[in-house]
Amino acid sequence: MTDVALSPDTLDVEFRERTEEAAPDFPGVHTLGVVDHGPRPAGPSLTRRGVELTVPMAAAEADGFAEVWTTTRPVRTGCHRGIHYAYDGEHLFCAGRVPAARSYARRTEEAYTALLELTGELGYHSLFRMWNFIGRINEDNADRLEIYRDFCLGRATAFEKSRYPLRRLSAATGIGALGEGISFCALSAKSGICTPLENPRQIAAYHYPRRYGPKSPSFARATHVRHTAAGTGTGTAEDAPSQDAPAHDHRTHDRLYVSGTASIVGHASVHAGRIEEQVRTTLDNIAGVIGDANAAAHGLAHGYRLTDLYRAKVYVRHAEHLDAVRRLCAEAFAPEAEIAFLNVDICRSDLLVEIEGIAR
Ligand SMILES: C=C(O[C@@H]1C=C(C(=O)O)C=C[C@H]1O)C(=O)O
Repeated sequence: MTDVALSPDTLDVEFRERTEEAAPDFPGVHTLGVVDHGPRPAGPSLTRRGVELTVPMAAAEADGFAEVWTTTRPVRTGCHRGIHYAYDGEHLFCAGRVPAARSYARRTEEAYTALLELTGELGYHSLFRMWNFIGRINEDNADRLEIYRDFCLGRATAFEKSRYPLRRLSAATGIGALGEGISFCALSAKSGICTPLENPRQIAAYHYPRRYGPKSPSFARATHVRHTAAGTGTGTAEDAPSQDAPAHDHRTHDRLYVSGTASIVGHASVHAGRIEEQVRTTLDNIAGVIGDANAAAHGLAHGYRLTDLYRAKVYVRHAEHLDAVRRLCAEAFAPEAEIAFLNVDICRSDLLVEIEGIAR
């Protein structure tokens, strides 16, 4: 721990109590963004904690937690067409919200187009992680299209029109939220080296067949990021505003951001109605995407094991399955891993559980 405190990673994330002040734990740590998992949606807004977004994911005030993204570099903030953002010269955290509507595709397209414009204009070209918190995810919109599919249509259209190559899509989560409307946030890097990974056990989500909706989901199974502290010389004075950042700081650290993963093999959901089997298949899928063989196939120096996941979020559709899921996760992950459990819906109505995480 001392080691970490003396040399904090450039970008880091931790789970905190919702009520806890996100004051820096030690000098030189700044907050880029806070994703507050609470009972009601709020924001995004700009505060002294960077961008704050409250996503409605917890049934009661006491059940929630805050995911806090910190950086060792000073932070600047701004807003572009409804997308609130904070950046540190190397990482960009941004968030937006599409309010309750009769259908979501057009507004989602507008919001993602604004997000992609922003990453381009600020020069944070490498999206490496996206989250989408979707109210009434398995219900139909006013045109009888499932809201998840409605959302996927708008998001895919934004990527297509922005000529974003499918093979550069990043890790993502598209998960149910309480209430209505869609909240989203994303992280993008300036000079960090980002490698999207696919899973040999699964068809790329962006190639799912048409039966799952008019446009396939736009995401990769994981993104490996070699984070750099000070960039590689592409940062300008304007967006490297740091008097207190070390002048020649070329530290790097690697992270593997794993997408929300469920009991899907090929493109099909498997083990409908069976929670334990779904958890095991989900864990096998994660092990497959992060493991040595798949890492090597993507040109990475080494892979990871389930015990290398140090933060994970586990989404469970039915509250009565929580105990079983907790038990299976405790068996699979390292004892010191921080794992948050949320009782929300999943993108396909036959999926009971979904797990995402970060490995180091
Ligand atoms: C579970 C899956 O997809 C979910 C939906 C995602 C999205 O639409 O962004 C990303 C990951 C998962 O949260 C899957 O297709 O395997």
